[in-house]
Amino acid sequence: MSMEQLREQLTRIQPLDKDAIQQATQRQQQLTKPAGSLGRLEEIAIRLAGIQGTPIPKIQRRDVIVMAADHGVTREGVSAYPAEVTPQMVLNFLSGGAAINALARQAEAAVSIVDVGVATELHHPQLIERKIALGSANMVEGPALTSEQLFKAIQVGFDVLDEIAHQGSDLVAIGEMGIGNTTAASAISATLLQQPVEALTGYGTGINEQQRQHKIQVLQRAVQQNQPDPHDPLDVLAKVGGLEIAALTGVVIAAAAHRIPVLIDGFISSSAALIACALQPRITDYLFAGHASVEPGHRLILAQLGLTPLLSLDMRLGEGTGAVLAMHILEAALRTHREMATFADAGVSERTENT
Ligand SMILES: Cc1cc2ncn([C@H]3O[C@H](COP(=O)(O)O)[C@@H](O)[C@H]3O)c2cc1C
Ligand SMILES: O=C(O)c1cccnc1
Repeated sequence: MSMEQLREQLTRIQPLDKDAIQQATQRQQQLTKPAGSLGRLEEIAIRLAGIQGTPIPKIQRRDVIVMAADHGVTREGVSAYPAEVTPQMVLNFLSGGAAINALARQAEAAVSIVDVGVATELHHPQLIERKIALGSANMVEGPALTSEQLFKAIQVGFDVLDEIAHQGSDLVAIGEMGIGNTTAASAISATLLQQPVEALTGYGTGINEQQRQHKIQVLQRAVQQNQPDPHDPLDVLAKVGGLEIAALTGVVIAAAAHRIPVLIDGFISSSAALIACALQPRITDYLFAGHASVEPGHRLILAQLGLTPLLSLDMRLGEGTGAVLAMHILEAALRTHREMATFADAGVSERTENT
């Protein structure tokens, strides 16, 4: 993929359908409940109407896309777990034994696992094998990705989303697996939000405070070395990002182009969404924030995107877990919107005037 093809995809993204929003809003006002009483469920149903371009939207097929890749920066000792966990967890996803598998079964969501850059040879009939490199380079020494790798990774996101859209997906959750990727997410978000890295650096998989201080120093070195340009999201993504984050950026852009709503997950997947929205601000209209991660940077990203998390369960796992859990909330919003009777249908008296 080239810059021109990316630009073309970005120009395909349309505003939400105003008529559908207006009709869905009217319907909400006619349903048998005090006006506004379903709170954010009402807003969700109305926004889904605008995304799908129909007053009574439906979610039938649900998908979660998990992008996996390794990070050269793990050599600096930034994670509580060794890098081998990335391929080991990919195999665990493929045999159905990870948290995302259990939650996806509950939500009846199809799981796609994509190897976009795991640092080990991996083969499995259910694995989407799109390896671009054996992990990113160590961002402390230079750019994490070459420009070619960056565009290839975004293309993987487009291709995987196109395939899922072709199969009729109505809702996509995004997740990731990559030991060391909270470091990349911190570097991306600190740069784009123009905040000091310490404000967006957390404990990841469970490092202690001393190790967090070390992680902050590593991040400062990486930013110093690469000088990512806060006004150039692709420069940031290449210099201090990662292959799975770039691929998720592609998924988010392509989903918005296909008018498919996207549930973003925790800190890492939200940093991919932050890049996508920096490229085309309209994309935020297509996003729902599944949950609020424990990672301190996550709150700051969501504030920047103007998104309120649907759940707050003190989770800090990734894989798409918080996003898939929140599918139940979107379903609930649509159930009430679709199935409730109107005041007229049910013969229920409407609000008294002048009170
Ligand atoms: C067993 C295991 C399963 C995981 N599933 C997601 N992550 C999460 O933790 C990693 C990021 O944290 P850090 O930057 O501290 O390495 C990512 O792989 C993320 O998806 C996991 C981590 C582990 C150890
Ligand atoms: O917020 C997340 O998604 C997260 C946090 C810690 C580790 N892995 C993922």
